[in-house]
Amino acid sequence: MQVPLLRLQCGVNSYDWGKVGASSAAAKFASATPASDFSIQEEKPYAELWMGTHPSLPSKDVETQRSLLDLVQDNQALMSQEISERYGGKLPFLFKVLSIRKALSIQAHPNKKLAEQLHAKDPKNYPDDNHKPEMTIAITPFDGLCGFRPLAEIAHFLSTIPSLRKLVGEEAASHFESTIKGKETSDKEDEQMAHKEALQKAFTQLMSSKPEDIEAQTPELLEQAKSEGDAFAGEGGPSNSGAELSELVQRCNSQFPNDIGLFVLFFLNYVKLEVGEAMFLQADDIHAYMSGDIIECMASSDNVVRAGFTPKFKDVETLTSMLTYNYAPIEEQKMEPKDYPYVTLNVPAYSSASSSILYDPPIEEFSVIRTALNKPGAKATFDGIEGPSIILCTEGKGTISVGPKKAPVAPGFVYFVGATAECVLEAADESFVTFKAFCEL
Ligand SMILES: NNC(=O)[C@@H](O)[C@H](O)[C@H](O)COP(=O)(O)O
Ligand SMILES: [Zn+2]
Repeated sequence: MQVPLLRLQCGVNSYDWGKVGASSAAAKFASATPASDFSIQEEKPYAELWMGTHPSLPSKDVETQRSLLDLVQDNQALMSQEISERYGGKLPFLFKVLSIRKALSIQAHPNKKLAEQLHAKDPKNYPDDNHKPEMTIAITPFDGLCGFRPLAEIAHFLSTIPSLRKLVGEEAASHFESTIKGKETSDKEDEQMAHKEALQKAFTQLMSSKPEDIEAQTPELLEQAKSEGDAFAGEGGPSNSGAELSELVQRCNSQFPNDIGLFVLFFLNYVKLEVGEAMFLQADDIHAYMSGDIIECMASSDNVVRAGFTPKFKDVETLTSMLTYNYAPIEEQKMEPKDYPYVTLNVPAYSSASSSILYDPPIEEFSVIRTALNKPGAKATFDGIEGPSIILCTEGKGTISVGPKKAPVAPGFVYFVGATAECVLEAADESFVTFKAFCEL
């Protein structure tokens, strides 16, 4: 059988929020692999590099120019029989690089049952029937919105931002306040249910605001943000400073003027990730990414339910009814990377710390290992696993070996490694960073 090591040619899309030209990591990485139909246009935004078998932007084997989907369906051993059968011959995960210049939509991804309903009803806007839990790892500093804030923070903003309260409406705002008062951190199930119901009522009111009402309230919000500075919104509340929120409101308004998203900022956690930090989003968790370059891995789906910060199709009714309305401090959303026992680092003595860390979300479709080799000659040996892997290099040069086959690796190079194959990465540079997405049952 052919050595299960394939160099992939991956597609990049041009959503409006992508970074422009060669400043986009997605474009830079895509251009690292020869492709007759791709060259970077300096004025064009490049948002996402897709690595996988999803039909919206399928990856190809450079050598044969056949799609990865064809290859893994022709030879089930490449993914392993069990995974191939369980996932209908498709790769269980979709691996991406996002390069974000301005806010992505306020969105959530449907759970499996809802995805099947949406796809059946509206295949144009919901292109497949799969759920899309996703994990994000920062490769530059990143910021975004993720999950509902702790309840006391939302109440704080409802009492310090009059324009927000007006759009939520007095009835829903005071119902929310009276429901949670004195029990904001209760862990009693019945109280938490009541909290989520009051949160859903207030959030749905906000999201159902008429465009003319949003337009009427935005100047007051901007005026308060600009004039109060540090003191904005009662000095920002426990998680963010007034200055930070003031900058955020003004930045978002410059990107999406008079958008309901400006008010959603006060319902959702504003989170910053440093390089190497990660967070995981279950299906039905609300989020909106705002800036930075990230690695993303997700179940293989392109289903996005949007409600703000976007020119694309919005489905407010579906979004406000599908959400989990989980609320928690952002620290609970961040992932704790772990050591990964199935990789051996052999590093020349006295070299600065090379590392290999595992990001392992609570779902079976994927995990990701970030490996940084910091000395020429340093090696990482990955034991063969009963499942497929895709390896992307984001920094430095080196080589990849599977059996007798040895191939070059540089930023943007993407390789598929088949099941059971042991794979060795060797650094040729001081800093050689790769990400390996894989599925093993
Ligand atoms: N959170 N990240 C994702 O879900 C990405 O994989 C999606 O492809 C983008 O969110 C799509 O965003 P727009 O619909 O263009 O606003
Ligand atoms: Zn998303």
